[in-house]
Amino acid sequence: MQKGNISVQTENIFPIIKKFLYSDQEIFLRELVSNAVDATSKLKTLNRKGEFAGEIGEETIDIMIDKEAKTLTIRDRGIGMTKEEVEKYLNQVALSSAQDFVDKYQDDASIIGHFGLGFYSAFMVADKVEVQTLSWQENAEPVHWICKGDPSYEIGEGNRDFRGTDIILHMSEDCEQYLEDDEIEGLLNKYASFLAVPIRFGTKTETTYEESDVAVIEGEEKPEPKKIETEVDNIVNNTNPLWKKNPAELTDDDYKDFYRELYPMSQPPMFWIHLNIDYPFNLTGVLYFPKLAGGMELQRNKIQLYSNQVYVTDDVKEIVPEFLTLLHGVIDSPDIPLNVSRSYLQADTSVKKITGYITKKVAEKLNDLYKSDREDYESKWSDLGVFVKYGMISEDKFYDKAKKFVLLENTDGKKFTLKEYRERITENQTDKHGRMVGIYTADVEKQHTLVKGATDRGYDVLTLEHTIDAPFIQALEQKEDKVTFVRVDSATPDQLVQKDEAKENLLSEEETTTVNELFSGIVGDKGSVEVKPLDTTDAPVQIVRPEFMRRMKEMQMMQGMDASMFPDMYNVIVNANSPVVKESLLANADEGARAENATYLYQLALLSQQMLTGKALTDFVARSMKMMGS
Ligand SMILES: Nc1ncnc2c1ncn2[C@@H]1O[C@H](COP(=O)(O)OP(=O)(O)OP(=O)(O)O)[C@@H](O)[C@H]1O
Repeated sequence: MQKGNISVQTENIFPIIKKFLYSDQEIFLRELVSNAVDATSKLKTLNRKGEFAGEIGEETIDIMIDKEAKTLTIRDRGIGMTKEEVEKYLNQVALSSAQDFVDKYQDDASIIGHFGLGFYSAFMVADKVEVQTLSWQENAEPVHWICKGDPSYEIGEGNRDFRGTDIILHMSEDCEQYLEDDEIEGLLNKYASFLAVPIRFGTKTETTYEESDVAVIEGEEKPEPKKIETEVDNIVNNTNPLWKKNPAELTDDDYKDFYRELYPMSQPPMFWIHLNIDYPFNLTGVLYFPKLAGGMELQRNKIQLYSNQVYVTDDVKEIVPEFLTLLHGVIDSPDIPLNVSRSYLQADTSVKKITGYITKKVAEKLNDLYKSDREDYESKWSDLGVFVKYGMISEDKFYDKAKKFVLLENTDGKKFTLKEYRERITENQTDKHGRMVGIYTADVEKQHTLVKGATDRGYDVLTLEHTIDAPFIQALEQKEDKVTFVRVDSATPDQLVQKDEAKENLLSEEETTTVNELFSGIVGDKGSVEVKPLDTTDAPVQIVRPEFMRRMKEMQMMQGMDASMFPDMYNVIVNANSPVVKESLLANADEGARAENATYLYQLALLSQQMLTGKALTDFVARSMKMMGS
């Protein structure tokens, strides 16, 4: 054996590698298996080019555990290395790339997927690494290389008698979990599931049943089928995953099956997009639209990022716009730089192009669905809506495309595009400033009285009940021309759409003041009282929360401010023209009865918005009973 020193300035690299991102040391397997796949692919390329004329033969990569020797071996049948190549690639190239990597990133734990450490990541888990290799080149001699995790190495004659490379890891004591079958199988499933070369991890038992061919005699039971157990290769990967296939050759069931393979416990997806582009960047993948209605957060961060079929991460926040992290599936692109930190990634131009491309594809798919089958599209809206609105809020480019197919739903369950809705309400719901006023409810059940008040007036009421809807309508107000939204409880029905119509007040100024004082005494500091002429048929007392004030409050609360800092303030509107006000209050000489009636009317207003609770509610019920004569 010949001895050598790797390089002087590398004295420190081994201890650093050893402790480098301790929690992520499992990536050693991905790095080594990827190298084995590369070595196999290179052989095929040489063969295609005519440089290697021999037989390729079996390609399978073996992962082998020897518990007694405490070794884990990664065996490929790829190009192998000559002695010169071992010295060049392992002692210089691999080491210097590992050195570079460690120098740059030892303080940055966020390097995406920790790619780039390469061959030397073996030293994160092994005390000693042996390489047995035989090059594809004619008359090559087998080579044996040993390095014990310090700068010295030995190189000499090897024992390998067939082409390719064995990387033999002598596991260090604190990494013996990597000598367990389950552990390695788990890692292979995580990182190697879709690698392009078959990966074999021992064998597995397959059970089949053979029907007996003995003729069944009448009156006698059919003999049990014969159970046959066979040992077969345990191939852990699917070398030709769906996203690499030609979409024209795939059926819906193929996509659904693949989805199940990725997320075994999930409900089937609604639909999907097959991504496939090779210029100006290379990207393949399949993105699925999950059913979102069940909850947005649950669905997040399920996209898996691959680089040439090697799993990198399922944290793709920096690679796709935030709203797209609601999608599921796979993105595979060798053009996403992987050994960079996340902040760099966001600024990277190819990543920007990739995000742009994915956003565009998603918008196109939605537009196609909307155009090709409106009914079906509408039926999916409860799952799709959140996604589309989220996209519109967060990405201007998506907004511009989605405004054609985003839908608004009214309390009758009818759905409209923005354009259709504008046409529908323009005549009736344009205010004195020429703005189209969309009226909405955030809770059809709770706001029933108010919704009815608005629809009785001939207004259309939208259902905007999701948390995404508040920022969504804000985006519409900002981007669309002359559009504003008000919630049904923001004003009395006649004031929802403000028009220049002065109504005659049936009360004198003095009477108005009397009524105002009466209610102010009852409402106290919970709200402010306003006595206004409304229709005679409108409710005598109503409670409103001006839109602007309410939104301010909601925003502050969303920013994490304490809800108790914002008591529920509202305005109490007393209808000056209501005959009830006149009769039960003004025409009543008994001051006590007046106050009691006013309280009752106020409580009715609270009740209709489910705001009457506690003692007030008990008193209200008691008084109602009394009125019934009990
Ligand atoms: N199993 C193998 N068969 C043949 N050559 C190999 C094998 N493993 C490593 N090599 C050689 O050693 C070199 C260095 O490997 P290393 O994994 O450190 O870096 P890399 O593969 O070039 O890049 P990466 O950082 O992406 O892993 C490779 O480029 C390759 O030439």
